[in-house]
Amino acid sequence: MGKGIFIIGTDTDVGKTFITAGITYKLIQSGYNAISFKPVQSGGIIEESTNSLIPPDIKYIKDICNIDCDYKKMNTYCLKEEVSPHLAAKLENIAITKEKILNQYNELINKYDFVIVEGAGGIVVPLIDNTYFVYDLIKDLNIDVAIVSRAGVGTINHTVLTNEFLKKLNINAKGIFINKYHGEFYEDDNIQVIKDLTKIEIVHTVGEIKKFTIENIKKEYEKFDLEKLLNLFS
Ligand SMILES: Nc1ncnc2c1ncn2[C@@H]1O[C@H](COP(=O)(O)OP(=O)(O)OP(=O)(O)O)[C@@H](O)[C@H]1O
Ligand SMILES: C[C@H](N)[C@H](N)CCCCCC(=O)O
Ligand SMILES: [Mg+2]
Repeated sequence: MGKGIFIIGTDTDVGKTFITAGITYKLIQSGYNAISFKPVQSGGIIEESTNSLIPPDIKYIKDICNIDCDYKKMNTYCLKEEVSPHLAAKLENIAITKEKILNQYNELINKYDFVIVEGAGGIVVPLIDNTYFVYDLIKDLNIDVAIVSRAGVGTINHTVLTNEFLKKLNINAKGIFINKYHGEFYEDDNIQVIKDLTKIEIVHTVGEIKKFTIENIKKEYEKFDLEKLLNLFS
């Protein structure tokens, strides 16, 4: 049985997919059998060659990591509207069930050394109306958690709130990834305050890539400290 890591963000758009891809990339490069999993994607895109709805987060990861696996194995629900998953599902008359997600995760965890799971938005995002949230899924998966936070102004509040919420549920995040760092003095202070307040290890700090090319992205991913990651998530 493999090891799962759930990547939660302090918000949508903070870089969960970017970091999930980086971890998966580095693991694969180092010889591990790793895969990523996006249980619920809202804002699916049409793949021209097949004219089918596909999850863009998984497309990015498959492309960067060169993963040859069916979208349907790496994603349970792919919804059209780019809104909260519970609403996107309702608009399409799709009934999300946790059993389907858990079964799919179990299949992956039995096959791979590592399954890097990407949430949707932040921790309190509803997947099923007002009854099932991203944090419920984390509980059901019984999985380690890493937080992705922005480096810039606003991140102290978002990161500490996310962690306090997790703590209330007895979920101890094991690491934080700081994303889109520009080397500004206030970002360094943000990182220090986050460390002091959460007492969680910063796994890695990633700069904002100006020229977002595959080559530059891979260069950034190669800098990920795999040893630190494996120590924290052992
Ligand atoms: N370090 C970075 N440098 C440059 N661009 C980045 C970086 N990290 C993320 N991005 C870009 O920022 C945007 C948001 O990142 P990403 O898609 O990973 O966010 P997300 O948290 O996964 O969002 P969602 O909640 O929609 O899943 C994307 O366009 C991505 O390419
Ligand atoms: C559509 C977006 N990119 C994400 N996939 C879903 C974000 C849901 C956010 C819900 C909320 O917190 O208001
Ligand atoms: Mg994403």
